Amino acid sequence: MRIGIPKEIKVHEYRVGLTPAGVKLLSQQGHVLFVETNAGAKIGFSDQHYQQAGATLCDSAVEVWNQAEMIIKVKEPQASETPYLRADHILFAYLHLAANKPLTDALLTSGCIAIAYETITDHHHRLPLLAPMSEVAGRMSVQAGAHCLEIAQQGRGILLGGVPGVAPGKVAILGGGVVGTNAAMMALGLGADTTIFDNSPDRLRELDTLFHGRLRTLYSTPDSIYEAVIHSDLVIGAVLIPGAAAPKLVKRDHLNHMQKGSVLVDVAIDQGGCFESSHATTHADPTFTQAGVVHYCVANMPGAVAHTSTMALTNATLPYIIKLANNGWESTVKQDDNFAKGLNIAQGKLLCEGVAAAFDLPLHTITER
Ligand SMILES: NC(=O)C1=CN([C@@H]2O[C@H](COP(=O)(O)OP(=O)(O)OC[C@H]3O[C@@H](n4cnc5c(N)ncnc54)[C@H](O)[C@@H]3O)[C@@H](O)[C@H]2O)C=CC1
Ligand SMILES: CC(=O)C(=O)O
Ligand SMILES: [Mg+2]
Repeated sequence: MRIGIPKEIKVHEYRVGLTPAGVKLLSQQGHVLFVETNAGAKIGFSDQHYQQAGATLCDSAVEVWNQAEMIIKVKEPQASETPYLRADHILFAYLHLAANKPLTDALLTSGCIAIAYETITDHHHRLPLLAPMSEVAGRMSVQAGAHCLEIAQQGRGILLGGVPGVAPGKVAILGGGVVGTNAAMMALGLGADTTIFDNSPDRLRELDTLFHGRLRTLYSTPDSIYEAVIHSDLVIGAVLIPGAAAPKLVKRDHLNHMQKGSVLVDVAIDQGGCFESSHATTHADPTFTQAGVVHYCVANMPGAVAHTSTMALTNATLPYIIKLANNGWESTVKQDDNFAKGLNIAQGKLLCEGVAAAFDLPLHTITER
């Protein structure tokens, strides 16, 4: 198959869809790879590395999109990229469509096959292609939150770990999945007073065992979350209903009852965010303050540590890319129900329940396509 890897163009996004090692494995299996020049320049993957791995370099994005049957990307196509999409393209990337109606419309109109990393499942109902970036973002969320708590960043001047004789900061983590668990590891590692919320009692049991009782676990209800939010220094939003818009767990009015200079880090922003007051920000301008509360809502957090993130992403995606390239999309999704969950849009039909619900659009099944 002819596979294209354009350079990412989202603000401060330095990840690449495949490492040179991934390109090498695919080209050894007879696939033809087109990589845009400078795609990995910022993270030490030079054009020469990609060439040595067997790729053909393209000077422009349009050339990559024109040459390829399958496009491997990290982030969802930006507005300037969607005109390149053709009906015979397979697009394999993070898409987060439930938070993005214009992109949903563009993908439907293009007639392409759009497969989202973040809705592919495994046999344990987990999300194996979201997990590596959730590990990164979960770990970063505490780092970002700790920085925002500094007074120069409009924070309330709290050191999360405290010092002997002074209490540590209070951290509340909403959602105990991959992001939440990794955030808890970092917050506890710093010595913060840490509480995690989930609406799955089984997940709370697992977390209690995993952290040997060092992590406070609480069942998520509107009241328990309100109580925690108004007393916390740092609140991390990490809930997910796969494919769907994030539930708004913290209402705009809650901000008026929070301590001035406390911080909200909304990792779930790529699915629309779980704080009513959130809107997506960029690494160039990551925060804004509302009612005295600092909001950090960067939708591509792992892009800031793009070297680590690109390696972790390729580790997870490569077996899936190889399957698609060797077998084509139709036979892949027919043979593998978990892979089929990734198919959000095919030939003008919407196939993801959460996206259909978010925009009140008709939902189709693969068989009726
Ligand atoms: N901003 C960024 O750069 C990045 C954002 N993300 C996003 O972070 C979010 C979380 O991802 P993961 O941790 O991988 O998902 P996950 O599926 O592993 O965990 C989500 C957790 O939320 C819980 N949950 C659902 N509804 C809840 C509620 N009402 N109250 C409390 N808990 C609830 C679930 O039971 C589950 O344990 C996703 O939206 C993901 O796309 C992930 C990576 C990077
Ligand atoms: C998961 C995601 O959206 C990201 O890594 O940017
Ligand atoms: Mg994102």
